[in-house]
Amino acid sequence: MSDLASKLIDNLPKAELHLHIEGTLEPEMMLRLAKRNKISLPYKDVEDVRKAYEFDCLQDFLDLYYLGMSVLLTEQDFFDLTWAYLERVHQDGLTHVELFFDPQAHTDRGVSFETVLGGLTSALEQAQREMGISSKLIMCFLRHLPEEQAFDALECACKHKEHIFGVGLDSSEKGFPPPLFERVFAKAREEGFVPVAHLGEEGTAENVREGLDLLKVERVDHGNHALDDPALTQRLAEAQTPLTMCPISNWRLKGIPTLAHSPVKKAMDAGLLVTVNSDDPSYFGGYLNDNYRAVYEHLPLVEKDLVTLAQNSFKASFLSDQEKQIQLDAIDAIVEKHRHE
Ligand SMILES: Nc1ncnc2[nH]cnc12
Ligand SMILES: [Zn+2]
Repeated sequence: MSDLASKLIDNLPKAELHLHIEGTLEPEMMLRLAKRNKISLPYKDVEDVRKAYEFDCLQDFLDLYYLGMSVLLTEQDFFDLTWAYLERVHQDGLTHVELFFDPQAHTDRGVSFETVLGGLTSALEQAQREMGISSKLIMCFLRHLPEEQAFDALECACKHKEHIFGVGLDSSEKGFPPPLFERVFAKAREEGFVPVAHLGEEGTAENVREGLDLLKVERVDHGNHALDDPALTQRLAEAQTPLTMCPISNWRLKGIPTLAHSPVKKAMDAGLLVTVNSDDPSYFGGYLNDNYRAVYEHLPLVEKDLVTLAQNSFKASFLSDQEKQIQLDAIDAIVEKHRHE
């Protein structure tokens, strides 16, 4: 990799828009919390955990993801988890994050919504104060669970609107299409939450279309299979509906055979507002900058494309126009600095 590319990746301000906080649970912390909370896991050490992280599809990963998060019980656990992620990505030049959390995966185990939210928000507020990282929280509905449980989660969220910006939809995409969640998304929008959803990760272009038409999503998480459909691709390009793509995740879940098959470049060439993100970095072995490096090394991208991806991360965010401009100006300043080195 060129020296300039490497410096740009390290130093450009960037936003992460597709990040599941539960997917940042590193094996070391998982084992530490298991001990602290007296939870038994089927792993004897860190190496054993990492060895288990071989996935053939999304569901393989989800099974271990839900198992791993069973060690999270107290507000302090959720704080520690979130703080560790923020400290890690601060080193990557991250200045803004819009992060997903899965409350149903915790309330189902008897952990209260407030315990989860309390730990997350204190870490996020501390990161704003001490590291200058801004953030928004997006609460995801688990699509493999019934609509009724999604409504329960929404009712909890309505009591904490000052801390929750949007709603999302994640978990198993196959067999759980958008129409199942049309009503809960309508209610969530009515309550003022901004809608996004995982669409076209393992599901088809039709899922993406239904997400736009029925759930009225403002951003598409993944969206890889939208590119199978030229009319849909054109629609996304014209509306500049952002796609939050996750190259290393796609590769590790066998959505693509190699990183060279990542659709990031194809989507950029089609005029889409594409962003690069890590999804579940601890499970897939790569944080934000690792994903930037992966696309730069495996796709025919040039240095300028790295700048475009960093700019896109803010353009696609839910920051105000004024906040976006501050970040875009900071990117210009870094580009200018490196041009003169
Ligand atoms: N990549 C992903 N797809 C669907 N649900 C998820 N939950 C956490 N990561 C996910
Ligand atoms: Zn995801």
